[in-house]
Amino acid sequence: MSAIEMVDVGKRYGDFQALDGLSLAVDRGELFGLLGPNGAGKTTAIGLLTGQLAPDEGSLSVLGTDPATEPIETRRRVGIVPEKESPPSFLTPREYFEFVGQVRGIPDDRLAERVEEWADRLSFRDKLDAMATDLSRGQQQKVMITQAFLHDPDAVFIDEPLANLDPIMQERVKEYFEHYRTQDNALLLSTHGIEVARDLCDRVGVVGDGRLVAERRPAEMSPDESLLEAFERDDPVEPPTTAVR
Ligand SMILES: Nc1ncnc2c1ncn2[C@@H]1O[C@H](COP(=O)(O)OP(=O)(O)OP(=O)(O)O)[C@@H](O)[C@H]1O
Repeated sequence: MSAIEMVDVGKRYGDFQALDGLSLAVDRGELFGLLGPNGAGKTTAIGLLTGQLAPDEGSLSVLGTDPATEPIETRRRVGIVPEKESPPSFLTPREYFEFVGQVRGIPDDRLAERVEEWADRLSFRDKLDAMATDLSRGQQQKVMITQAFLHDPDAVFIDEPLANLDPIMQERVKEYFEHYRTQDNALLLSTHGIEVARDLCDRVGVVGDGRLVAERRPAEMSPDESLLEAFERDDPVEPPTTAVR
């Protein structure tokens, strides 16, 4: 079974069908990118996979848990950086990480080690004791990325991971993602960055009208082939063969 799976998933908001038969599968050791136009359903897909939303149809599986019926268990096992989320304004990054450490049961010495490691990786050591509300948008994004990886999860979900980061920080995050992937973990990200998707992802799924309309392996694409063409395609792809019904 894949680390992350969605099979024929449907999700409605009132009368509006946001997802309509979305299927995808991400294996351990894979970095999967969701691309798609505004309103295609990428954030909804991540919300479902992380137990923040309940599906109307279809089945979901994340690290052997069902986010639809065991959302707390799923969230315990994964790291999440939701769209538009910031660290709590009334805490410092260090206090926020201590809170995450307690909720996730990270031993104190391990937490201290991880916080140091990430503060150095993303150059925010000097902001560890500043109020989160006083951090720039990019510094807040660094804190959010850090909290997602603190408990060594086997799968991480990130909406627009590189948004607000300067080019040097983008490179550091990309390097870490690559390392994380090679440790047999699964990473699913959603992005509008066609270049980000092409550079970073093993596989890219294009979502359109609530389903997967194209899938590409950037490594197998010819240099003149653009992901933008896949983005503009509108014939649905078959559900993944590894998916369990
Ligand atoms: N809470 C909600 N209530 C009603 N409709 C919603 C709600 N959340 C999302 N939608 C609708 O569902 C569709 C999918 O939204 P979603 O946020 O998943 O798209 P997205 O691909 O992440 O878009 P973007 O690239 O703009 O972030 C959109 O048409 C949106 O208007």
